[in-house]
This record gives sequence, C-alpha cells and structure tokens, in this order.
Amino acid sequence: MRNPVDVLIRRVDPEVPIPAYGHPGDAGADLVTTEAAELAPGERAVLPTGVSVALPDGYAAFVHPRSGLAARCGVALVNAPGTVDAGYRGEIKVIVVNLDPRESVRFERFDRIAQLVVQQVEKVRFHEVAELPGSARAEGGFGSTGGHAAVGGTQGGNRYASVVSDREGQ
Ligand SMILES: O=c1ccn([C@H]2C[C@H](O)[C@@H](COP(=O)(O)OP(=O)(O)OP(=O)(O)O)O2)c(=O)[nH]1
Ligand SMILES: [Mg+2]
Repeated sequence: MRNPVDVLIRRVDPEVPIPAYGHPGDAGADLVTTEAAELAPGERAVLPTGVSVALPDGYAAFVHPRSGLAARCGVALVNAPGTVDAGYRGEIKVIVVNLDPRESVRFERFDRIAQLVVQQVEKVRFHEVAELPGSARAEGGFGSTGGHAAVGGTQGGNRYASVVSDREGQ
C-alpha cells in the first residue's frame, strides 16, 4: 500500500471524531453531522461536519454519499459528489436530501452521513481551436450506445421505466 497523504485537519466542533476509514482499503473516510436534523420526504438540509481541512496543492476532496443510507433511507447528496477545493478552509458541509416519497429521516448528532474521498486532480490549460481532432465516439452520447431506460409505461396504475434498447435488433 502507498504511504498516506498527510492532510491538516481542524475541529470546528471540539467533540467531533476525526474522519476515519472503516477498513484499510476504503476510499472514503466517514463524515458525521454535528447537528441533529429531521428531513420530511423531499426535504433537503445543509449539515455541518465539524471539520475543516487544508488539502495539499494539487489535491481535492469529494463528498460522496453513503450507499447504506441511500439504499435503506433514500438519502442522497444534492450535489454529489461535492467538491472541496484545496484552498477551502471553511467547515465541510454536506447537502443531504430525503428522496423517500413517504418516510421522514432523522439524523442524530455524530451520525455518519457522507464520506470524503481525497484525490489528486490535474490543472489544465485550455487551448481554443476551430476544429477538434476526430474520435471513434465523435458526438455520440446520452444513450447513443443503447441500454437506456424508456419512460412512460403504466401497469396496475403505476408508471414505470424499463430498459429497452439492449434487446433492440436481437
Ligand atoms: O459538498 C460540498 C461542496 C462544497 N463545499 C465547500 C468546499 C468548496 O471548496 C466550496 C465551494 O464549493 P463549490 O465550488 O462546489 O460551490 P460554488 O457554488 O461554486 O461556490 P463558490 O462560488 O464558493 O466556488 O464549498 C462543501 O463544504 N461541501
Ligand atoms: Mg465553485
């Protein structure tokens, strides 16, 4: 395993646990909320994590959702993944939304709500040209290779989407 990158961290909340990896090979260190919150269906909130960091130049941190919260409670991050710039010294916040159509979701203080993935990022220089070089994909996108969902069906009064185009032409 490569040596870990050293990142300076400051507790905005003196009691908050330092973000920790659940297992040695994990990509994300869990972030907690320092404020309890209850979200009605469809409601969103900006939750404080109690920490701020100073990332080395050439790095960024990305605030990713936790799959367990998504699968069990329908909790998503509105801006997933959130981007924490190397120069940002403010408290890291997490913009959560309750996508469950029926159930409220409640977070207690220090519940784990997201995970922080630190990565090296390239800085680029843009060079304007009149024509871009060709490629196999060219301008195809947005489902051009098939396998996308078609919307608009109904069964038993419920609208549904189905994956159609992998079957096309077979
Ligand atoms: O999930 C997030 C996303 C961003 N940030 C912080 C760190 C980041 O460096 C700063 C700005 O984020 P971003 O560039 O995504 O937001 P913006 O709307 O473009 O704001 P700004 O004009 O300040 O760049 O907000 C968070 O704490 N959590
Ligand atoms: Mg920005």
